[in-house]
Amino acid sequence: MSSLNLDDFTDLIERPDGGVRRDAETHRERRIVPPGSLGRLDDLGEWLAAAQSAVPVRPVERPRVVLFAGDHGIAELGVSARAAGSAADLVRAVLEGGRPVSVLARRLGVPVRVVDMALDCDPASLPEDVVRHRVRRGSGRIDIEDALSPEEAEAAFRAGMAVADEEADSGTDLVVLGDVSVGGTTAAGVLVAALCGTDASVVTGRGGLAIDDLAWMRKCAAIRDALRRARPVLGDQLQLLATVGGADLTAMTGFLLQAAVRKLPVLLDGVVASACALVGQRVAFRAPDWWLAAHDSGEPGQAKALDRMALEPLLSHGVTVGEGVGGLLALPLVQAAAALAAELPELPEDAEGSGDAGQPEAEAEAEPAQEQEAGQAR
Ligand SMILES: O=C(O)c1ccc[n+]([C@@H]2O[C@H](COP(=O)([O-])O)[C@@H](O)[C@H]2O)c1
Ligand SMILES: Cc1cc2nc[nH]c2cc1C
Repeated sequence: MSSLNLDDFTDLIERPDGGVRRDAETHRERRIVPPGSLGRLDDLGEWLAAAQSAVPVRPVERPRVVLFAGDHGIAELGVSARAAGSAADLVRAVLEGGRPVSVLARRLGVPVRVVDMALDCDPASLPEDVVRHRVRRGSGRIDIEDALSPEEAEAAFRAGMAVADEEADSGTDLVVLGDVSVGGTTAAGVLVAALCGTDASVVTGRGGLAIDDLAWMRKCAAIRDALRRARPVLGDQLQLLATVGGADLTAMTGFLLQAAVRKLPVLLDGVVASACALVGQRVAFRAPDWWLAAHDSGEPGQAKALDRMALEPLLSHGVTVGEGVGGLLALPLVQAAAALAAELPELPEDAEGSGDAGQPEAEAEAEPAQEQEAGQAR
């Protein structure tokens, strides 16, 4: 196997089509509704049009939830409200239909794919439909040891890329990316703090089931210790993921970058996906153009990561359950934006500039252009 060079992503990832985006804006200005009256849904529709390279934008008809699953050794320190090594229970519940993501996916008719990257269980005890890419049983305890060996990290990253290729090849038109983990938010906190140059307390949140003050202090100390191990490898993103990320987060980063190569738009769920996206941005600065932030979960590390990527969350409902739920909540909004962008009629030619669609032309053009630049400059 040829060795993996993450620098290649810089050239492989293109920008969403700017010309198409301008066409979509022109179409928007001619519609029967007053300019601005659909708020951010217009931006969303145009972003999707550019990602698809299609005006009018196509409806999102084949979305999927992709969840990367793994246990984290750091959970042994009592940084999670869940028992260390119990992520497999969650995976079973997701696929048996008993988790929040299962309920929403059923209601919306969206298939859910779960990928085992580092669950700490007998593989035979997992439901058959779990995608098998396990590189080890539980990622290492990142406060004192590397999460992964270099070989495991490369295998995990490639597995994530392979899943992105499978999705793109099978006609998936948007992916909700999430995780099912125990201890994953601690690893995510380390990545965000390391890449943003902040200290542990700034990124330490309360995790899936809110942890108490003592557990919060243990989590903060664990992040602090792992950060010390992360700083020397900040320049090499694969090594950073091997040192403090873990198998699931490494695969998610590979997934995100390859999805961007394949022009497959991704809705980021929660803090873990956002932390991986931040690593991805370090690898290829254009990559975040292909991603949407589904929601603000309330985790401080997530807000920090999204801010760095200039991604504005679509929703904010205090949803901290992870497992793609925030992404599925935002999906209907994306679908609504696509429908409004594609299906609202245009005014007749001679009505342009009059009636309730009237707006000084300069103004209509200046606004989206500025926004796009702001998004790209960061
Ligand atoms: O999405 C978030 O911001 C979020 C915040 C807290 C917890 N979670 C989810 O909760 C799960 C357990 O996380 P942890 O680190 O508290 O063991 C994991 O699957 C996370 O995705 C997710
Ligand atoms: C909706 C939207 C999503 C984005 N993702 C990256 N840049 C973006 C800009 C907009 C406007």
